[in-house]
Amino acid sequence: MIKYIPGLAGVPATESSISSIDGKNGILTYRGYSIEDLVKYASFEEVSMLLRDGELPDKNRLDNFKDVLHKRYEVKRNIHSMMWSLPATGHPMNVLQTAIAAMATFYPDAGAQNPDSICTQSALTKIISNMSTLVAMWTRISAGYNPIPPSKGMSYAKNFLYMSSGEEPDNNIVKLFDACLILHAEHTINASTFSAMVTASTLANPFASISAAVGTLAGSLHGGANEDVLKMLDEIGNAKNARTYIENRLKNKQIIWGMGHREYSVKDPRANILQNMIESYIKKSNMHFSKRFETALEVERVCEELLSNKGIYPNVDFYSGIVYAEIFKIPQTHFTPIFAMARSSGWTAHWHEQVRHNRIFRPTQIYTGAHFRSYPKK
Ligand SMILES: CC(=O)SCCNC(=O)CCNC(=O)[C@H](O)C(C)(C)COP(=O)(O)OP(=O)(O)OC[C@H]1O[C@@H](n2cnc3c(N)ncnc32)[C@H](O)[C@@H]1OP(=O)(O)O
Ligand SMILES: O=C([O-])CC(=O)C(=O)O
Repeated sequence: MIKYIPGLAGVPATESSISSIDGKNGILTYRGYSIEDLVKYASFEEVSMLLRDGELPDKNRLDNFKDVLHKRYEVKRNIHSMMWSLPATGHPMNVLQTAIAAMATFYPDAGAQNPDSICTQSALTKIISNMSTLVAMWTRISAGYNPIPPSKGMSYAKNFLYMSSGEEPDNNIVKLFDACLILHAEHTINASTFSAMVTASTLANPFASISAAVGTLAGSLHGGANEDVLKMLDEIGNAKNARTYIENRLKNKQIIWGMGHREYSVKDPRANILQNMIESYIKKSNMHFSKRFETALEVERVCEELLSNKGIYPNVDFYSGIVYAEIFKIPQTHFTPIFAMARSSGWTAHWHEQVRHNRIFRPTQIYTGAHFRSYPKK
């Protein structure tokens, strides 16, 4: 008898050597390297190569990859014009998904049948590069300004901040933003990666797969939760209101944004790193904890009391929005697109792994409808 498992919880749907999670002990590794070490010692570019190739690059290969990423920042003119034709109020995730899907029209030869061809490999790098340009461009275009072209010699993290604001960011800020990108780059077979893999398994092109992943990441139960967390914290207003707010939500069977994870029964290691990041930034800048951050700390305390029996703790989305808003001054609608930018390195690595060992995803179902009904005769 086939057993239906809602949400495929605990059902292995692939074999992968890209990343691994120990959810009981809060450990995340990319290709065997701990996330803590990667954040401390590596750059986002290095991590992207690690995810793609399985090994850390030497200096020459890394420099070459940075150069290639830089050459691929340019967004096609037609896609640029298309972005001006979209409503300025459009959510950046919808714009990003549309633009990535549209890129396929320029690369008809990039495909799953030739995963190692120069054309396909260059399309995969183009996706990682263009993610950053597209998100930064929409910040400008949606406000009625012309995009700022990329600047040669800047890292991926620095260039994104530069293209978004027009100002060259301080190196300490760049290091923190780079760490955020590393933390979001990969997370085994999560919903958006699975979505990319299902699309890839039909031998669809990489742009179709990654645009499907962007659409999937946007949902509130997945990457979109980082935006909902900020809305929730602002709705709570201050730490004193947190307990009543959380208790009311739980009484009404509503979820708490940024809490809980299918894979972790302890606090997500990335939430610890992000929380430490904002605490040490505030300390170094001689500032006080903001009302929002105090509220978040109190929400975490109350949730620990009320939800830890279910293994519900902060996930990566809980503190990331506060970090983006308070350290980098990034608007809320851009939180999930930044997640997508970072995750494009994981998605493209999985796309490649999938098509090289491909079998189409085609699960089965348990039919619960009616059988053999007679069509009513008139
Ligand atoms: C990058 C990311 O995608 S990280 C996740 C981002 N998403 C969020 O932050 C949204 C809030 N969290 C959630 O909705 C869930 O925890 C998910 C979607 C992340 C995981 O869902 P699942 O693994 O299917 O857990 P499920 O929904 O079965 O929850 C198990 C139990 O914990 C409860 N629970 C899970 N998350 C929460 C939460 N955030 N708030 C309150 N209760 C929760 C459920 O109500 C359920 O309780 P029950 O057993 O009494 O019915
Ligand atoms: O793994 C998941 O289910 C969600 C995810 O992408 C992450 O936490 O980064």
